[in-house]
Amino acid sequence: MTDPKPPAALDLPALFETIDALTESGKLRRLAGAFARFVATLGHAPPPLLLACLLLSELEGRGHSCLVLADMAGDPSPQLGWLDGEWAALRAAATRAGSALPRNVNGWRVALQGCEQVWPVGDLDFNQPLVLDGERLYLRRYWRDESTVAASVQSRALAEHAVDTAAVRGWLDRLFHHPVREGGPDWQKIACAAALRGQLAVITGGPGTGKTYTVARLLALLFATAGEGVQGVPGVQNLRVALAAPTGKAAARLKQSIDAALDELAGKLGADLPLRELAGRMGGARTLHSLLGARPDTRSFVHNAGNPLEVDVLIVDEASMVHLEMMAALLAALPPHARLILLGDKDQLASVEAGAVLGDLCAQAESGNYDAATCDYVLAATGETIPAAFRERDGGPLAQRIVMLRQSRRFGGPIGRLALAVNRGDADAARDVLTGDSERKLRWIEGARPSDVLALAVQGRPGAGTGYRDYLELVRAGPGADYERWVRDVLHRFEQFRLLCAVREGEWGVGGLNEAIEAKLEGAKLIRRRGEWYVGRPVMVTRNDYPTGVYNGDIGLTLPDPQRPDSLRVWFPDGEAVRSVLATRLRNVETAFAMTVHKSQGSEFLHTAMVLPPQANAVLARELVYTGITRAREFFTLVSPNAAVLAQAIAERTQRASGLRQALGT
Ligand SMILES: Nc1ncnc2c1ncn2[C@@H]1O[C@H](COP(=O)(O)OP(=O)(O)OP(=O)(O)O)[C@@H](O)[C@H]1O
Repeated sequence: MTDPKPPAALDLPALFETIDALTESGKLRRLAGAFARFVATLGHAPPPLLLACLLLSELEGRGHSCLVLADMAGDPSPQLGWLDGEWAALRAAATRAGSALPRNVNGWRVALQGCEQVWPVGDLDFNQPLVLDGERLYLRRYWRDESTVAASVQSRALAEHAVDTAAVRGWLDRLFHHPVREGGPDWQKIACAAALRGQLAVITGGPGTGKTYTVARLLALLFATAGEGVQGVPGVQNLRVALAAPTGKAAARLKQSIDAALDELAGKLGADLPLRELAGRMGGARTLHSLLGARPDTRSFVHNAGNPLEVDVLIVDEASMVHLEMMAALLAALPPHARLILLGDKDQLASVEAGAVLGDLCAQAESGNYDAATCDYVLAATGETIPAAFRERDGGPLAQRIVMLRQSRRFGGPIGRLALAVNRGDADAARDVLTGDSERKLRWIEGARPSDVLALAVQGRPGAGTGYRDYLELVRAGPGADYERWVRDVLHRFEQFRLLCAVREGEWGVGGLNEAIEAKLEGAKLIRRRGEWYVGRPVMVTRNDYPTGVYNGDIGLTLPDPQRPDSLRVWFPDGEAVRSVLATRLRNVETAFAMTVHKSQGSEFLHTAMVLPPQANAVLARELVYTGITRAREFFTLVSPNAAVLAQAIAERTQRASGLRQALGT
């Protein structure tokens, strides 16, 4: 690409030389420099604008929705993981190019709002690619998405349904028959009542706190209180409920759990509510892409504001994985009368793509902030008293729609204690739990060598399963008479163990470890590689592929085609069933013995092993460690070549730049 022609007074090629050097050394992605060059072609482009564009694009690649001017006025190096004076080099290059960088936020705002490529919100809009909203600079697309989400969440949070509290209380007492174990109010009941009252409900909580348990009861409650319906308001017989999640796997899990819970409730409620029949009409759970009707090769969906979804109630699980653009598309496509119920763990890693919508919505969830009207309503509808610590006279409308579940039913043991210690940022407590676990649910391989990871991957660890050897031995044994059953068993065994990495690159990253594990398994005669595809190869899909019906994040196993033993098919779990695609038709896949913690969201494994890199880096933070630990159902192994990195990671928090918290007052 040739450099844009600089205005006479500016020496932009010199600035781009510095930018290119940083790109070459891996400190900036190529797109960031290319975007700055593109902006320079659109008009007079002083160095402050170009550096703002450079960082805006770089940060977008790291999940931020905008650039906060205060970061530019200070030093953005910590956010970027720059340790070697990169920012000082860019500042100096800007000065040499003809214009020193502003010294404070106001200076930055003045510098940017004078540029023809920037639209300062409120001025005449000429469709410029950059938007300056107060003290934040956006790519126009993200500003639009954030505005859509903020406006839609606000109006949904304000909407209020009339509720017959006596009837609701009667139903809730029947639906929740287990006493709360650790004292305190029954937040699950409160979540149901709060959701019934509003057009938006957010139910957040750690693993095993009963989000699915609660939402199944909420559905029963919605059916039970829907009545016959009046004009414009659907009755129980035609209430359209949709279930969705960001990935196919999470969608399948949601459907299974809700079906099981509704089935159990149907037995308890008997003829008082035809729950089986009502639930039977619900249909399957879908990925958000499929629900909205993704169109290949475009960002637009079949369903949008002009062609809304045909639903009255939409339940979205694993909402922490929903990125800003998807949330905006979803909210735009949701008819105004429909209820939206978001479920997710606010403390998990945010979406891979830009935005941290659930985290932003739930920024105050710990403290509740319920106003007097909510407390009165909750008391009438549930009999529960919200404790003083969670009351707030001026809690905003959104706070009234959010309930955090606080008691884990599944995670009381050492894994739960470890997750809690990490979440509170207490590295000493985390170390104590890891090293003092007499139940042997946890193990920490400190000062690990690569051979330790390989041994773990192949053999597992005593008392915690056998690593990848187990499923590969079943693969080697062959299908026997019932091919499909064998496939299901192989997939099931593969799900028992997983190696998660914090990083992609290097010896301790996904790439290096996948190669090393393949070589080790081949040495142990558990696989026989013949080029890229071989029997037993686990793969993860890295891009949605509509013709074959596989989606980003789907994981499958390569097995011989039962019809044509010479060719290979990749089998994917599909709820209780399985489905397959010819291996050679899958173009965007990577080997998945080791995968990133990011990609493991929405999954759980009997034994999860997490590998940390030898040095701290920008992605290594508390949310990542917490997400990795909470992928373990029974056993968790931490592998770290450098023991200090755990404490460093726990001390770091991922804070994604966005304007959503400010817009929503959270
Ligand atoms: N109030 C309750 N009484 C009895 N059992 C409960 C209650 N709440 C949850 N459980 C049980 O605890 C387990 C975990 O609940 P559930 O799967 O709903 O949690 P979750 O928050 O959705 O977990 P995850 O985030 O891992 O999906 C389930 O077996 C569920 O049946």
